[in-house]
Amino acid sequence: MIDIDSVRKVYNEDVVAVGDVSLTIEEGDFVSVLGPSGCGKSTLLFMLGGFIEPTSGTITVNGTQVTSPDPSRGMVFQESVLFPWMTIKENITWGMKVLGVGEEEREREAEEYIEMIGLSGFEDAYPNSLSGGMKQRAAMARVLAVNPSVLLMDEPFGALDAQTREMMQHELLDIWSQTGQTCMFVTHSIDEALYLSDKIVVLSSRPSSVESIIDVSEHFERPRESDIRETEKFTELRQQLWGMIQEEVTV
Ligand SMILES: Nc1ncnc2c1ncn2[C@@H]1O[C@H](COP(=O)(O)OP(=O)(O)OP(=O)(O)O)[C@@H](O)[C@H]1O
Repeated sequence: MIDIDSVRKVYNEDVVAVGDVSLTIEEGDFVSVLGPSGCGKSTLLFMLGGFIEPTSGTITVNGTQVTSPDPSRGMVFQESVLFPWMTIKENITWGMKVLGVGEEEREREAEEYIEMIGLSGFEDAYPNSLSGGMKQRAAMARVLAVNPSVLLMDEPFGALDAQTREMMQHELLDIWSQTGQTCMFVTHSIDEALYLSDKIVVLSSRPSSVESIIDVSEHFERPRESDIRETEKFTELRQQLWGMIQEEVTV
C-alpha cells in the first residue's frame, strides 16, 4: 500500500509545485493522475520515486518511508531511457547486473521480458535502430526486469503516435495483469486514464491538492477491450473529468 500523507513541495522557496496531497493507493491498483498543466503531477511522481524530497509530509510504501530511489519502485519516463551503446538485451539485463543477479538468471529473465514486451528477434539490436514504440517497450522491459512492486510512469506514451499509443496501452494492461504491480500513471490524456485505470485522481491547479477521485473499476470490468471507449459510460466519465479539469484551469 502507498500512503501519501499531507505532502507538499516548494521549489526555490516560492514555487509551490504540490500544495497538500493526501492519498492512499491499495496494493495492485492502477491509479492515474490527471490535472491542469503545471499542477505538480510529475513532482508528485518523482517524490514517490524518491528522486525529490517533499518539503513536508511523508510518503510510505508498505509501511516504509520513501527517502531515496529504490529498485522496488521502477520508473518509466516519457522519453525512453536506454543506453545507446548497449544492445536491447544488454539494456534489459543492466539493472539486474547492478543488483548482483547471476548471469544465468539474467539471461532467463531477459528472455521472458523480451517475449512479454514483443521484442523477440531484436535482442541484439541497438536502440537507435528501433522505432519510438519499440524503444519505449524496451525501456519498460528494462524497468520490469528488476521486478519492482511499484511502477511509476510519467507520460510514458506521450511521444508516440496515436496508433502506437493505443497498442502500448493494451500491452501495458496485459503486462500489469500478469505482474500485479501497483501502478501510478501520470498523463494528460483523459481517454488514456479512463482506459487504463482502476481509479483516477484529479489534482487541483497550483497549489495542488486532491480535487476528486473517480472509481473507474466500478464501471468497467477487466480485462478491458478497446471498444469500451465507444460506450456511453466512457463518454459520460470523459465529460465529467473534462469539466473538472476545465474548472481547475479557470479557477
Ligand atoms: N526543478 C524545479 N525547480 C523549480 N520549479 C520547478 C521545478 N520542477 C518543476 N517546477 C515547477 O513546479 C510546478 C509543477 O511542475 P510539474 O512538472 O510537477 O507539473 P506537471 O503537472 O507535471 O506539469 P505538466 O502537466 O505541464 O507536465 C510547475 O510550475 C513547474 O514550473
